[in-house]
Amino acid sequence: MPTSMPCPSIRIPVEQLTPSSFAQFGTVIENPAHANRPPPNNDFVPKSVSANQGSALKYLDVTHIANLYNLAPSKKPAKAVMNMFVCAPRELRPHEPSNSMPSSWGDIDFDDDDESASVNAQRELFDVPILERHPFTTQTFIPMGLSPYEKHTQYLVIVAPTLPASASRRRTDRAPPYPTPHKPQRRSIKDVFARARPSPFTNESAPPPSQFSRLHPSQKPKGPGLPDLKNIRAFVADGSQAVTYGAGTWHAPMAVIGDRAIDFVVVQYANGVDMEDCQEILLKPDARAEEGVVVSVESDSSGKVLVKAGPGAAIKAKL
Ligand SMILES: NC(=O)NC(O)C(=O)O
Repeated sequence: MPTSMPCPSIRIPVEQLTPSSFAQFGTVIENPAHANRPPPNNDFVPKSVSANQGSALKYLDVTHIANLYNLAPSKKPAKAVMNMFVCAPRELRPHEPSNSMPSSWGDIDFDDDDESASVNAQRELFDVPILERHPFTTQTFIPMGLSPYEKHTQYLVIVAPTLPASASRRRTDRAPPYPTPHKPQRRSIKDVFARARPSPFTNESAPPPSQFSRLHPSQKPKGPGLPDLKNIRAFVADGSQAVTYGAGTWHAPMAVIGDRAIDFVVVQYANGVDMEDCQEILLKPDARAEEGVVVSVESDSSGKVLVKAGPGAAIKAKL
């Protein structure tokens, strides 16, 4: 995999982090009873049972954790680890108009007259120079000590889908380590017949389940491709939400917006092999690009980041 990739200028509007808006990238952990969102709210609510002699409500399986290191080339086993990231607020630069293309997500109005910008809103820009992924593990960020009412400290979860491998690789590039299903070394005649469709034994016509088919969609590996920058997205989260990046999901290093650092407990697997634990790619604006990949961050007079695209967007995104 190259260590950098050329990128066009792209501006990304901010969306609200919800389980359904984030589903293709991972899971959002939150108390459904407090998730006070405007309709349509078709979010998945985990099953709950009574616990602790009736004094607690226990939501089951609130996130999906995956350990795919048994498919890593080194075969080095991983262990579950909890790290703490103390993430300082990021520097934003003043908003300026640009001819950047909007990310293909969101209802984006691209001309730049100030009239429809929110009253008293402050518009700033956050540059995204690097993305990373953990191909063999999910990674869960749990903020500690951050009240959801603390309007001037929030965090941005910036994620991109993965391009098909064929669109990502130059002939000279070696594929980075990523999870591939085990192939039996030598197949017996019985195996060959067992996988044939229609099955000579049962007449079954559906293909046999792959090794990944039992995994929750957010746990399934994403493949070896580069990030799909045209479809990169940015979600704003508050202290009532934790987030799990699905295994192999391209994401920006955590971006805190606001007044103070946020302490995150981070839960994942790791085996100590650098290229298997974390793969990074620098985004280098190409020759014609003005600025690269940039999140347009607009906040109200209290410092709360405004949602500008997707469900819950106050007005049309103004980049
Ligand atoms: N997401 C983030 O801030 N950092 C990482 O994923 C990491 O493992 O360094």
